[in-house]
Amino acid sequence: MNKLHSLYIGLMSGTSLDGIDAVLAQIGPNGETSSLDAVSTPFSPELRKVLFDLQSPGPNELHREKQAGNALALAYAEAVNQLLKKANLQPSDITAIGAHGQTIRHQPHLGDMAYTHQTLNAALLAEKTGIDVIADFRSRDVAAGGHGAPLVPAFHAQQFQSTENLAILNIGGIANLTLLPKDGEVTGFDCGPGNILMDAWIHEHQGNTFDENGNWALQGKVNEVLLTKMLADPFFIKAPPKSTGRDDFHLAWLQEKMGQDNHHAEDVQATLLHLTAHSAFEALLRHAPQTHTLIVCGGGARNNALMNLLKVKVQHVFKGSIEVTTSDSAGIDPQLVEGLAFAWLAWAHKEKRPANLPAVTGAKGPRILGACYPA
Ligand SMILES: Nc1ncnc2c1ncn2[C@@H]1O[C@H](COP(=O)(O)OP(=O)(O)OP(=O)(O)O)[C@@H](O)[C@H]1O
Ligand SMILES: CC(=O)N[C@H]1[C@@H]2OC[C@@H](O2)[C@@H](O)[C@@H]1O[C@H](C)C(=O)O
Repeated sequence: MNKLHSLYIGLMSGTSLDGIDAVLAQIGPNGETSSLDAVSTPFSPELRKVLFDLQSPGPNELHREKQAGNALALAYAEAVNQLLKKANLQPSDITAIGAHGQTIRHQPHLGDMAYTHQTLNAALLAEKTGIDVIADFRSRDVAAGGHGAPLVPAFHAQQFQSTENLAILNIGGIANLTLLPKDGEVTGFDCGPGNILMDAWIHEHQGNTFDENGNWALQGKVNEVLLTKMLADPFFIKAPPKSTGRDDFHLAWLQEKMGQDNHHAEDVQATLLHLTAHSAFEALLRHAPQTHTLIVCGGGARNNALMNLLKVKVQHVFKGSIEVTTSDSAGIDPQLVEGLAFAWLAWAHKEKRPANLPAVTGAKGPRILGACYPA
């Protein structure tokens, strides 16, 4: 390894609640980042349930939240140890871990009382790994009046430099779009539900955690009335800065839109697939019609039905002027982009570089993100 480069580990567990992506990154003096290795470990059904139950208010939350933070730290430590073993490295080889934690509330609209909470016992993670841990990346941006999300646009700007207009669409639990014009300011915002509602609906009806390749959705027929009702949610036309999460999009939201009408379950799944594709496509159409290439990342990039639908919509309106691809084309596994981003955010913290983009989050200014728990 070049002496000027350092090794960082990024740990991401996102709104899908599917598990942990741990990415080993090599980062250069100007933040040039490349992924060297990775492990992805699913949550145990028990931990997934504990984290899922915390997504909505309930009894004895403080104790349950602290216990979940400990359990998550232990699961993160296990992922780090697996990654170190796989890459044949020692804890002393790693400069720091950037750990996202698990978002269990996101309330950026409360003025001086705004908050966003990513549960994680970062002290326990530092203790168990013997590596400096940087965590709680979003709070400082929120304290500065921002949404604290999305944070990845700054990393996308670093990583996907180009001489043409790019847009990066992350389809995780929530979908977010980063716009990288070839000359102009980087912008970005959450554009709506990604996989979160499709995952919830198939889990409710078939017990699966996700709809592989959208196969179940493809058995149904889109219900245009329901789709129109869902797309009428004010979030979709709200001007950025904007962010969202499980606080806004959940099964009760879907049930409210469905009302008392009878629906075939697979038709609802088909409609949810179209909701994700349509809301992301509309965001692109409204905010970045000059895009040359749309790069899709996040687990949704692995859903063939979703990718095909997006391509059809883009082709229909833009007639070949926008190419749709996945981050594989830039050499990054779509599911690892966010993990890599949190390694980069840890680097930015260590280097005392601000990493939020006020034009994205709405914060009063650039801020150094995260808090350090030394080994
Ligand atoms: N082969 C596949 N077919 C369909 N969907 C898939 C496939 N692979 C992954 N997914 C979807 O991707 C999701 C995981 O995506 P990802 O890990 O990017 O989300 P996340 O990081 O948890 O969310 P966020 O970006 O909102 O924080 C799964 O829950 C599933 O819905
Ligand atoms: C509050 C929160 O956890 N937001 C997540 C979520 O997942 C996707 C989207 O909503 C994005 O805003 C953000 O995550 C990524 C990593 C971000 O901050 O860019």
